Amino acid sequence: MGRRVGRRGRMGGEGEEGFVKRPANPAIAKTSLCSYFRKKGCNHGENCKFAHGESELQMRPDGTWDPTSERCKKKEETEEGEDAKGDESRYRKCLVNVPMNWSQQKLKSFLDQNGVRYSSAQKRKSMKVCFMGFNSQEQLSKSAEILDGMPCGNKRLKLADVLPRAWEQKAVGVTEAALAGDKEEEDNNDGEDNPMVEDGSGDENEKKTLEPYRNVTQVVTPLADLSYEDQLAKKKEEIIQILKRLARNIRKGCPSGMLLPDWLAAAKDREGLPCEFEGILPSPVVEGYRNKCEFAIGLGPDGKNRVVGFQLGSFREGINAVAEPGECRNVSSVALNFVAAFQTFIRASKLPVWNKTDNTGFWRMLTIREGREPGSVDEIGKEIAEVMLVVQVCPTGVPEDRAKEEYSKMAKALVEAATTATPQLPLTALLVQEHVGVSNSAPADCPLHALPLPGLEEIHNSGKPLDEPLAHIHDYIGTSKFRISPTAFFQVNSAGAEKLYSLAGDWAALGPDTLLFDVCCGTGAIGLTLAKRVGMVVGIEMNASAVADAQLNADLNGIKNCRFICGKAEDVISKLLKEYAIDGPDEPEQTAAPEAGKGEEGGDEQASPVVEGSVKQEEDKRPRFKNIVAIVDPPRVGLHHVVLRTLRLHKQLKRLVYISCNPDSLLANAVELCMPIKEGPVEKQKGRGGFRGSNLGHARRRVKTLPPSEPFYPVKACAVDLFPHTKHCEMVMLFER
Ligand SMILES: C[S@@+](CC[C@H](N)C(=O)[O-])C[C@H]1O[C@@H](n2cnc3c(N)ncnc32)[C@H](O)[C@@H]1O
Repeated sequence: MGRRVGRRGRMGGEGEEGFVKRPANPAIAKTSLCSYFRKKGCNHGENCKFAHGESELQMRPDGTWDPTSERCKKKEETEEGEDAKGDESRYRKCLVNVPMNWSQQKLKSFLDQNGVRYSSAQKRKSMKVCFMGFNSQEQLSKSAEILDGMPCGNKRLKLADVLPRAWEQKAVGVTEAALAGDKEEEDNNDGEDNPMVEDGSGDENEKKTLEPYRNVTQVVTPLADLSYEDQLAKKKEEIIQILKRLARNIRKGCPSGMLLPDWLAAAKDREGLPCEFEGILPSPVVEGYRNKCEFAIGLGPDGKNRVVGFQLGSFREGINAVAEPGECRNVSSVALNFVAAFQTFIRASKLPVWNKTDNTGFWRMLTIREGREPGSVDEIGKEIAEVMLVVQVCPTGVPEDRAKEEYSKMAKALVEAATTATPQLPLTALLVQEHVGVSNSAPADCPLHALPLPGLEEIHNSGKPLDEPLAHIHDYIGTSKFRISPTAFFQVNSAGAEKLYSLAGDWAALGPDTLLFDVCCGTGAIGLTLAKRVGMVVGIEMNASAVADAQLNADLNGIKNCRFICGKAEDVISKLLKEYAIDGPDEPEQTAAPEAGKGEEGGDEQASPVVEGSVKQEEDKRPRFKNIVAIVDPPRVGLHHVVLRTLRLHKQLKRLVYISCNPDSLLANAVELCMPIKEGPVEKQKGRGGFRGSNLGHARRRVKTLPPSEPFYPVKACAVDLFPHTKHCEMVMLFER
């Protein structure tokens, strides 16, 4: 581990969701040519995710060009001329347009039935590209004759070249499947799932010199080389551009013949900004601030040694190697110590580590969550007082006894590491999460088992043994105490979160007659920190254990005026507004379409649309409010359109504070809240109708289906830097009407 482990504490925590463009996404970066544009023209115009012509085409994050582009062909010709590929790669091809739901087995039987001879054929479900190897030029030519242009499903197959990429092939465990870079791979892309990993664009020169990997700090903390002031200036400039995009997009969608709303007309006097921008608030803690880190378990860049750390890029980029996190400035020294101890244990374990290429292995991921001592944000030296370790494993094929034996060895090793360190490391809870899915991001209802921590439990229970091992930790926002369960969301920089929530509270202009809707409330952090300033808080959250935490957190802090509802916001918000508001909305109550979660069965706690009981019985006693304010803090995808519609159509809701970790969804949601609507017949919603445009495009289309309603307007915006050294930050925006 490269970094010296210093005094405990002084470390803090990035929202699951960071605030950054996603250039690693090839669609957004226009790294593929638009096939509609090429054939008969594309009506998505500038909203199209794909490049309209070679001039718009950008290089893929891995340094290659769209295989169908002129650039790629030219590159290939040059490489062929140099005969750099070697025989083997010359007989390798990729077969395009294979049905995505085909397994490798299905592909092989298809090839056999059609008399195709080959040496290897690799296919993964959810990819429309498979990789084939041939023994000779003759075998390849015959296969090409059969396969090229052959109808398959509603498409025609195409045998295309595979582009070897030396810098990747030097790397370990990279299969050609990873080279596909297809959109369909997105679900498996941990680089994007894990906000610790930044974009995969990398540095061009580096690839040219065939460097196999970027450095871990370039991946996880790409701004770390800049001074903190320069980091803030860079983020501020990016947010200005995002805000300008918001104004441009709403102007673009304004119905023709309608006067621009005042705020939009005034944007030109603010250099294109839709509202006042108050700049960026720095994080009170800059080093080791993360209170939650997810460490991959895999092989290091040498392909031999087991490493616990960060993946050096996304699987889609073909990068599978894991690097130690020692140089990453956002990770606390306590976490680094646990990572080192766990790595030593993993290296000695006989069970295999997870291999993303074939989705096999036992040890998958280590999540470290930390809770700090209470205190205000000015006290930056807060000690880490509690630590929860969650080890994700894939139990497939490992007998239960064998796994249990390994768990108790692991607990012993970690307890030893905690108690022998100087100073001792806090260790409060150790859990195992069993997850068999392909992506490391497990659903919230994945089985979790808390393990005993021999020798430490008495410490957590005033000298007495615990009845059950602990399965949570506590952290503080200011002086409010929060219990946090393993799958519950909590802002990863708790000192920064205090600033964020306080700003949101100030802008919400709260008072004793206010009903505050805390939409997507997690463990109740926003509502509970603001509860004293309002008449009542209603929190909505779909993760059942986070809701249980929120209820308990109200008790922990002696707060009585909060109610937390477990359900998807889109399923419950309309009913709740009706219950508490003096006037109802203009429209009949709306809930989300079934596919959006309502009525989903199978015990998935995330999908539960159930409103907390006793709604009916107490209906008459419920207080009713005239002054309703919503603070929304949605996940990366933003708010569901039913929530946006309900908020917009509810006349009593005059003020809305939006906390965002993703500029793209904030922009799209702001369009639905702020776009003016022309009086007249309402367009019928036609579903997606084959429309594959951007989120913004969808938002603009959806606005046209709203009944006439007063739009919100953006009043002011401010960023709060919760993630120093990364490109991410949180953004707060106030909307009023
Ligand atoms: C960015 S977190 C914010 C949590 C909380 N406001 C905080 O600051 O700690 C987003 C939360 O929304 C929840 N969530 C995601 N989709 C939801 C939905 N459709 N309805 C309700 N909650 C949802 C997630 O479980 C997560 O707890």
